[in-house]
Amino acid sequence: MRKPIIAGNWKMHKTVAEAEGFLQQLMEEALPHDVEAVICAPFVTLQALVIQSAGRFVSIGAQNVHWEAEGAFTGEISVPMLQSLGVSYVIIGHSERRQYFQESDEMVRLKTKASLDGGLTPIVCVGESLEERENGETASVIQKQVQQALFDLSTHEVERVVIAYEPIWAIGTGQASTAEDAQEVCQLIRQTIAALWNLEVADQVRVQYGGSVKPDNIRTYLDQPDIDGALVGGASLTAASYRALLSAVSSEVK
Ligand SMILES: O=C[C@H](O)COP(=O)(O)O
Repeated sequence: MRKPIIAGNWKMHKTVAEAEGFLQQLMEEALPHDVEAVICAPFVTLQALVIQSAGRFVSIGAQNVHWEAEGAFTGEISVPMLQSLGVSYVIIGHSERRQYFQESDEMVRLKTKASLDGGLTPIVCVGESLEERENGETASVIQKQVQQALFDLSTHEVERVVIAYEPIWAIGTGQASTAEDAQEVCQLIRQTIAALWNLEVADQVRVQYGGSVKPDNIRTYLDQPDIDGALVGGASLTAASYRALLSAVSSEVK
């Protein structure tokens, strides 16, 4: 049984004070136990968030990491650095990083492996552009991205990976994928993993949908058999909206 995972990606939003205010408000009421809540925040806010969330049902993640443990890489942050803060998740290969910072499939692979080696859970992002979708290339693009990111992992490592399917055209546009289309691609992701490893492994991997997910549409995605959660940008920025996402997914009596 795969536990639903709702990860907020704050992108380049929130000062330390704003991040602390969010968490304080979020934790004013108990959080559901049957949904994994993750906040992926800017580096400078991580320490404060980890301390503030200790012992509560919310985990903290970063939005990027370098694959080397240390070295002359000005401006970069390593897995041991994140680990030392108590961070448990890291987003890897978000389309904004692929597009604006030239992250390649090979860099995504290196970052994924380093994160797993260091005990972090990677949320590996894949997704096609509008042009690729219109050219009928969605399946081949997604299969290639998944294969390139994961091919050298052991079965135990693959089981720990979270994959986020984020069609680029749906990110921040309000043009969310239909739940059926998202399911089709998330099923393909699981089949790709099954072909590389086996069905049992593929059955363990959690696959999220991301792209204009809101409290009023999240349930339609989570109702799909191969969608285990969501990676949410805009609608994760206020405590009220993020809580509404968790509540919409939780089966606990409200
Ligand atoms: O990582 C999150 C995604 O890029 C989705 O962003 P969005 O929910 O604002 O469309």
